[in-house]
Amino acid sequence: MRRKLAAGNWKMNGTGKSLAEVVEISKDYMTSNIDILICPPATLIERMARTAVDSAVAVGGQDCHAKPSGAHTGDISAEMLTDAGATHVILGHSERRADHGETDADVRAKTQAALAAGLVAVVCVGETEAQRDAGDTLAVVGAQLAGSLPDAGVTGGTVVVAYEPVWAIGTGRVPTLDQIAEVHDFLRTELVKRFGDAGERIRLLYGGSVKPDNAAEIFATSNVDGALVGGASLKATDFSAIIAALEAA
Ligand SMILES: O=C(CO)COP(=O)(O)O
Repeated sequence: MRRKLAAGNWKMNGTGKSLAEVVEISKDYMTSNIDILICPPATLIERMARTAVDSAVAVGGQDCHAKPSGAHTGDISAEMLTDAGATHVILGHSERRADHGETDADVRAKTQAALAAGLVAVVCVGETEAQRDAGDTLAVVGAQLAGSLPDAGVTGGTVVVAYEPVWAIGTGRVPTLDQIAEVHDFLRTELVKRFGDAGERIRLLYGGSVKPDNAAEIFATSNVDGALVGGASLKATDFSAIIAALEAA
């Protein structure tokens, strides 16, 4: 059995005031039968980790550098995330791939760095609308998956894969459940081909316009082990509703 994971990605949103939302969620979920994760901007990691201490809420980063330290102004290493209280890190999000030109090779190097620092890597893949329209979805996500994961150290406990169609992010548009199942079943097959039993244990999250009102049906879909939630993770009431839907799934 794969343990379910409800993950929130705050992106470039949130200041100290926003920690009030985490106080709420931590109160609601002192314990849970699923894993709960919030990835705030780096400036909030340490405070959020303190806020969520003794609750079921884990804290993660949204990116890390591939090197442990050095002359890389503005960057943050995996070790620094761990030091600040993070246990997870999102890597290869489509916004980083687009805004910062991150390639699969970059994501793979970052994933290696995250694993070396003891962080769980949440590695993102997903097609653009043009790629879907061209019938290339499985080829695109398959290539991203192959290129973004290292050969060593990948287990159900160290890596999570998130499928986030770019056209569904922040748009209110969601693939059909059949489309989600098709991609998640494909990713599962690819993971098992490459990693054997470990590939069976790697959690697969869906991300892209997950809201309280569509969460339950998405969570009932084949090979969906949870969600990576953007906008709806910023409000405690919305994110709690999504957590509750996953607990009940
Ligand atoms: O990109 C996402 C999470 O990483 C999804 O964002 P939205 O839930 O706002 O569509």
